[in-house]
Amino acid sequence: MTDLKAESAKQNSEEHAVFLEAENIVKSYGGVHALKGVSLTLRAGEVHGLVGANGAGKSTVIKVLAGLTRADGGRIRIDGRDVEVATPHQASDLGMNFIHQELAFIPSMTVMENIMLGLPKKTHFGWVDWAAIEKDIAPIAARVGLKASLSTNVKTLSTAENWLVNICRALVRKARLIVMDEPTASLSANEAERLFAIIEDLSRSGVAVLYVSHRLDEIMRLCSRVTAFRDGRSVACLEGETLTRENLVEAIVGGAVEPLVREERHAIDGPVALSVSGLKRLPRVRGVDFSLRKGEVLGIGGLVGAGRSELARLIYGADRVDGGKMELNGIPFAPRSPSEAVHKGLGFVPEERRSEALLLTKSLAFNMQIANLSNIIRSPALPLIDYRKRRTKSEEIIRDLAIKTDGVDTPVGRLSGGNQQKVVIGRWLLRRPDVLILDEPTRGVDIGARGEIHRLIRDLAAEGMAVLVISSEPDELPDLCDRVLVMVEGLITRELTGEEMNRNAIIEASYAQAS
Ligand SMILES: Nc1ncnc2c1ncn2[C@@H]1O[C@H](COP(=O)(O)OP(=O)(O)OP(=O)(O)O)[C@@H](O)[C@H]1O
Repeated sequence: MTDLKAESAKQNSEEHAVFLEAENIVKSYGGVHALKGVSLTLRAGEVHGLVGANGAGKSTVIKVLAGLTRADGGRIRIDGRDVEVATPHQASDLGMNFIHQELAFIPSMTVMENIMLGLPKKTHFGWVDWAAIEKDIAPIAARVGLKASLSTNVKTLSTAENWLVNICRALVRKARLIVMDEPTASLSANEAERLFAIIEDLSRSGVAVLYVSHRLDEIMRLCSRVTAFRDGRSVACLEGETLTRENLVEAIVGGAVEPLVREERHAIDGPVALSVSGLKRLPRVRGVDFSLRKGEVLGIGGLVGAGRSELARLIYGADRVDGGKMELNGIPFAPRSPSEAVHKGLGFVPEERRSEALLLTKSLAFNMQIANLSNIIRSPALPLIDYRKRRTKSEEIIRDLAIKTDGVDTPVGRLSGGNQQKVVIGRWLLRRPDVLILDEPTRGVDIGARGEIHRLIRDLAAEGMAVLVISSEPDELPDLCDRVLVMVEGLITRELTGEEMNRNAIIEASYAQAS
C-alpha cells in the first residue's frame, strides 16, 4: 500500500473543506450519561480515527449521526449548515453511510437488491429494469473489487464480500462520509489489506472515512487525525507530531498502560487435561490431534476460515462430531450439548458472544452466574439462590475487569459491546472450569481491558486451569501462550514453542499450505 497516512495528512494540510462538525453532543439513557459532551470535525477525503475504551460512547455518537438515536443536546453541521438527522434516511440523504459490525442485509435478497434497497429504481413499462441497474452498479462493484455476481443471494457471501457490498451500497448513494465500525474484526490479514487499499481509493476521491477501532496499529497506519473519547467526552484530537501510540493510549485510558511482563515460558509438564485425537467434522475440521495440559495456555493461530472456531464448537458440544475421540481428565468426553460440556468441567467464550452466550434482557448478575449456580446456592440441601452472594461475587468481577455499568441489575443488552464481552469472560472466572476455551477473547475489547484479560488468563493457568485460546491477531498469541498450534484448512500444521513462537512464524505458518 502507498503511504496513505502521509497522503491524507498532506490533503489535510491543503485545507480540505470541513464536511461535518458535531459539537457538544449530549445523550443520556435514563440515568446513564452515555455522551456528556463530544465534538468531532471531519474533513472531506480524510481518514479519521475514533478511539476510546469500552463504553466511552463511540457507538452512541455513531447512532446519533446515523439518525438511529436522538441526541439530547448539541448540534450537527454539514458543509457549515445546521442539520437535523432524525432518521437513517435523512442521514443517507446528507451523504453519510454507516457500516456496522453486525452487517445488516436482507438475507433472502440478491446483492443488487440489497444495494438498491430504499432507492428509486429504473423502470421499463412499469417493471423494475434490473438489467439497466446492473449496468450502473457494475463499474462500482469493479472499483471495490467485488467479484461475486450481483444476482447472487447475499446469504452465500463471506464477511469480506459483505463488506465490499456495503461499500458499493454507500458509493451508489454518493456517500461523502463512510463510517466503519471495527472493520477488520472478522477479516483475515489479506482481506484487511484489501480493505485498506479501498479506503485509500475512497480518500483520494474525496470521501471521508471515520474509522472506529480498538486496533491502534491500524489507526496509526491509516488515519491522519484521531479523536479520542473518554467516559462520554471527546478528550483529544491528535494529528501530526502529537499522533503517537503513547499519546493515543494516554488519551484513551487517562494514563499509561502497564505492559504484560512476559515471563520466561517453560514447557508445561502437568497432567493432560484435554486430549483430542482425529477429531473431524468435514469439510472444516479434517482430523485434529493435540493435548492440553493443566496449567498450560495453548494458542491456536491461523487465518479466518481455517476451521478453528469449528474445532472449538466440536469440543464444547455445539456441533456433532463426524469422527475422532476426546478425553477430559483421562475420561472419555463426547458432549452432546454445550450444557453437558459445562457440566463435565468445560467453559467457553464463543466468537459470537451476543447471540450465543448472553441473554440480553437479563441482568448482568444473572448472565454472570448462569453457568455457576452451585456457587451461589445456599446449600446443596437447600438449593435456593443466595442473591446477596450472587451480587457480591458479580461486583467483584465488575471491579476486576473494570466493566462499565451502573450496577449488577442492569440488563446486559444496555452495556457497550466490549463490556458485554467482559461479562462472558467474568462468568468463567467465577466458575473456574477445568478447561477453558476462549475464541477471540479480546476482540472489540479496549487496550486497558485487553491487558487485564491477559493477566487474568495467566493467573488462571498458574492456578492449574488448562486454557485454549483462539486468536486471529498474531501478536496476541506469543504474548499470552506457552505453546501455539497453527491450523490451516482444517488441520494442525505447525507447533511453535520457545523462540519460534513469534508473530512472523505464526503468519508464515498460517499461509503455508495444508497437505
Ligand atoms: N440503550 C441503552 N440503554 C442504556 N445505556 C446504554 C444504552 N446504549 C448504550 N448505553 C451506555 O452508554 C455508554 C456508551 O456506550 P457505547 O456503546 O456508545 O460505548 P462504545 O464506546 O461504543 O463501547 P465499545 O467499544 O465497548 O463498543 C455505556 O455505558 C453503555 O452502557
